[in-house]
Amino acid sequence: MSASDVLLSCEGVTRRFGGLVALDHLDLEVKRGDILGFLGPNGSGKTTFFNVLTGIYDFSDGQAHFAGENISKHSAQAVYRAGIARTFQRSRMCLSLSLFDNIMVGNHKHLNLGLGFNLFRRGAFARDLEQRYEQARDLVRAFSPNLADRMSEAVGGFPMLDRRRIEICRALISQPKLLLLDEPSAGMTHEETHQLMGDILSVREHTPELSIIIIEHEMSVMERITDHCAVLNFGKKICEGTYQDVVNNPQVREAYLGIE
Ligand SMILES: Nc1ncnc2c1ncn2[C@@H]1O[C@H](COP(=O)(O)OP(=O)(O)OP(=O)(O)O)[C@@H](O)[C@H]1O
Repeated sequence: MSASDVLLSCEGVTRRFGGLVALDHLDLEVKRGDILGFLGPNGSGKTTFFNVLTGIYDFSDGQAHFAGENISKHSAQAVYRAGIARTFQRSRMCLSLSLFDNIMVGNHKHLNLGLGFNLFRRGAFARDLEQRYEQARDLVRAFSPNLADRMSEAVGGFPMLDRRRIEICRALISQPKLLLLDEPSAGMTHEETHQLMGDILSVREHTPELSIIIIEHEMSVMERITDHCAVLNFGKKICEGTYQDVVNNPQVREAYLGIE
């Protein structure tokens, strides 16, 4: 892999909580345009990695370079501005706000939030809003044409599959270079999971330069959408390779798949 192909490069990333080492000297690289599957048993440190990378938790040790920039000491805001967006394991939406408003929460780096602009340049403000609305609607339409006609409805009235789609749109609206998906299929049926993964693959088709790291327990999802997988156990990376490489690895079969 040439240096210019690498979007994210992590070296020795470690996070301790008191005496517990949740993430233990993790080395990881993600190429531009790649989908990396992040696997491991419950409590192996996958979400902790997302939280460290996105500035929610400090690094206890190690560093991460993203698009050539050392982001190890960045705040969550700075990481977002650098081009990393994420979704959460548990849905975090403002249920009483509209679909459009929820998506705009993810786009604040592109919004003109100056008081003067908002108060005194009403025409420009209205045009800007209209443009943002169209942009959000185009993004939502790519997931579901039906949703694009319901931009002003409160998110609380949508089923789980649509809420997941909206959360992914909220992350994508900022035009990130790297999207982190934390168990997007949690709480969904097999059929819904299948549909959502189809959506993710079509996002990839439309934005081939976008890289994705996905945490997911559903192995059929990993097989279908990943280019490359990494497996954690007790905070350490125990295996990395293609989906077939990792499912055939004896350590992974024992630690994660429960097969001896
Ligand atoms: N804020 C925290 N304070 C203390 N311990 C934490 C904290 N966050 C995570 N941990 C611990 O770190 C370890 C890794 O947790 P983490 O949530 O990253 O695992 P995971 O692989 O994402 O698990 P799951 O698949 O269940 O989501 C666990 O032992 C967890 O209890």
